[in-house]
Amino acid sequence: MVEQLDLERLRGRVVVIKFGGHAMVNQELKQTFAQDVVTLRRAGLLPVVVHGGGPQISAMLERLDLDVHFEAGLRVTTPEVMDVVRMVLTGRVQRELVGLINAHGPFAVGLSGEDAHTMTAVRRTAWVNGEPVDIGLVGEVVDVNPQTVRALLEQDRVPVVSPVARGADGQVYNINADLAAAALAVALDAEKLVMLTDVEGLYANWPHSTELVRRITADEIEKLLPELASGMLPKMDGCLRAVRAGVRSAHILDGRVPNATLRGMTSGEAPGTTVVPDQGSRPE
Ligand SMILES: Nc1ncnc2c1ncn2[C@@H]1O[C@H](COP(=O)(O)OP(=O)(O)O)[C@@H](O)[C@H]1O
Ligand SMILES: CC(=O)N[C@@H](CCC(=O)OP(=O)(O)O)C(=O)O
Repeated sequence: MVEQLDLERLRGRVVVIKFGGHAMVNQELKQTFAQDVVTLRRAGLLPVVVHGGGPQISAMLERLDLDVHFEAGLRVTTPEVMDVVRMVLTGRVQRELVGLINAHGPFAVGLSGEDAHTMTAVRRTAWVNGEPVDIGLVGEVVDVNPQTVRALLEQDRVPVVSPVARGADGQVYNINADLAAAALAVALDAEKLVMLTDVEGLYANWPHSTELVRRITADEIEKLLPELASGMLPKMDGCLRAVRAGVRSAHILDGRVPNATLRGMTSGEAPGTTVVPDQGSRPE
């Protein structure tokens, strides 16, 4: 594996790594994720972590006897649910990842998209069968101010960002972590956006087959989006937005495989699904 790594080319470049809640399967995987992030930082890359936590939020809601309900891959978020989302993401999942990374040195600093107006959102609806559906306090990121994240990178830190954002009116919104990661990757002019999840990548014709799509262009994703379901929908939407807005490549990787993060930093085709801009859409 080591000889395929492309760390030299990526020195000084931002790589945004989205660590999905479904990939946080056990302690060992979380520890190797933290180790990989530190390896990237020590090799001179500028990793930025955006974490998920969907299953962790759902588990807490169930403990509190609150509804767990998704529409088009997005959680229906009442004000009560929003409190739990914020608490679990910023108070629990983010803290745990910060702690695991900092076991290697004083690298990680956790922040929420709310902090210093890093992410500003507006309320959004979900689209189900062509109809808009009210999903409560779910936001779409409309502005990213990357100054705080950049300042942390300049201080050799690893920002660990929770997908919660503030509206211009002060309302706090729940943001899908894939879309938060994509928005941040664009604002930071990232070289790569890597999403770690609990499948090998995008499967063609899911759930009827697990035939892996190795490489896909933005145009191809656009055509595919109406057919996609559940968690893969915001993931591919995020990849599409990222590569269309200048991120060189986006990758969906199996976070259950140890060292998946490092394996995403290859010169050739990474494992999983690689999303590339449309041919001719950007000068090399
Ligand atoms: N075409 C597809 N290919 C692969 N997985 C898919 C597809 N469509 C839906 N999925 C689902 O998306 C899930 C990953 O998204 P999600 O559950 O949101 O994970 P994460 O917490 O990593 O963001 C997979 O476990 C799978 O059930
Ligand atoms: C609006 C919305 O759906 N927000 C997500 C935020 C966490 C997330 O995206 O976590 P994963 O990456 O682990 O799925 C949620 O409430 O589950």
